[in-house]
Amino acid sequence: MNMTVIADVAPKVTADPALSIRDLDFWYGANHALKGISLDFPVRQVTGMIGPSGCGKSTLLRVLNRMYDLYPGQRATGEVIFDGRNIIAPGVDVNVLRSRVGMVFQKPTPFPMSIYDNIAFGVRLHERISRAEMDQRVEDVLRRVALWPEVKDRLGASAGALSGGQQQRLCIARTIATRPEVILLDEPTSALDPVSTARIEELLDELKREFSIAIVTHNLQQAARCADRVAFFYMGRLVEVDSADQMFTAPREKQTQDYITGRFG
Ligand SMILES: Nc1ncnc2c1ncn2[C@@H]1O[C@H](COP(=O)(O)OP(=O)(O)OP(=O)(O)O)[C@@H](O)[C@H]1O
Repeated sequence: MNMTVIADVAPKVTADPALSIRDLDFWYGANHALKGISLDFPVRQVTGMIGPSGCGKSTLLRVLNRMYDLYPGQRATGEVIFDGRNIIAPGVDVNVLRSRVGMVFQKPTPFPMSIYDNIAFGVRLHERISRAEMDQRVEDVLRRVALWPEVKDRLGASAGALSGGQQQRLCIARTIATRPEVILLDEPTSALDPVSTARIEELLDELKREFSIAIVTHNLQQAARCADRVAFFYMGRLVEVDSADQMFTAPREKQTQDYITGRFG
């Protein structure tokens, strides 16, 4: 486990899940986008987040690694406990946090640099390792995302020359290269073709042996295939969370049932 300290001032409490949200509220200025969310993300499980457009799924992911920090007028209250500390409290080193709670976006966003440097860049920010160790790290993560055979002879080439699916796998490789505990994925396959989507889904199954994963998806089949637990959101509130089996066969709430049967959203 990466032992870098993310905060010295927030009080230490005990937490078993990888991430634990308690009574979270979030505002974009006057827009109250998340209301009283409490949700645990169990260790080495995939938690799927579903719900109609605008219900707050992406906002919740942005809170979990403090992406909103850069924007004045956006604020969160409540607690997000990670490694025993409330990461939305003041005093958290967000750069360290983001290396431990990594984010993969909807659109593949490789840096405008080589395939090798896309991975080495984030590692260099947080660790001093030799060139040989870096070479090994790059190879390891590219193997993990099944990209190594396709790129091993052109590591110095621009990442922008890769296909969309390859770029997204590179972005996942870049995220796991800093050895995070948690990976957040915001609709990671919505810009990809079915074959690339299937490869990313297989990859998630593999990655959850080591990482705790939160994935936002509009694709209910994807949530059913990939997630161990599924959380359904509606208008800024968490309606219910349960095992994927339970959610897709016998949800407790009528709103969930209406959504998964396609009555709205
Ligand atoms: N930058 C912003 N400024 C103001 N309001 C915002 C901003 N981003 C999102 N919102 C609002 O916050 C609410 C939640 O949006 P969010 O993008 O989290 O929903 P979502 O469930 O991820 O939607 P989608 O499935 O369409 O991506 C919506 O009412 C949205 O209009």
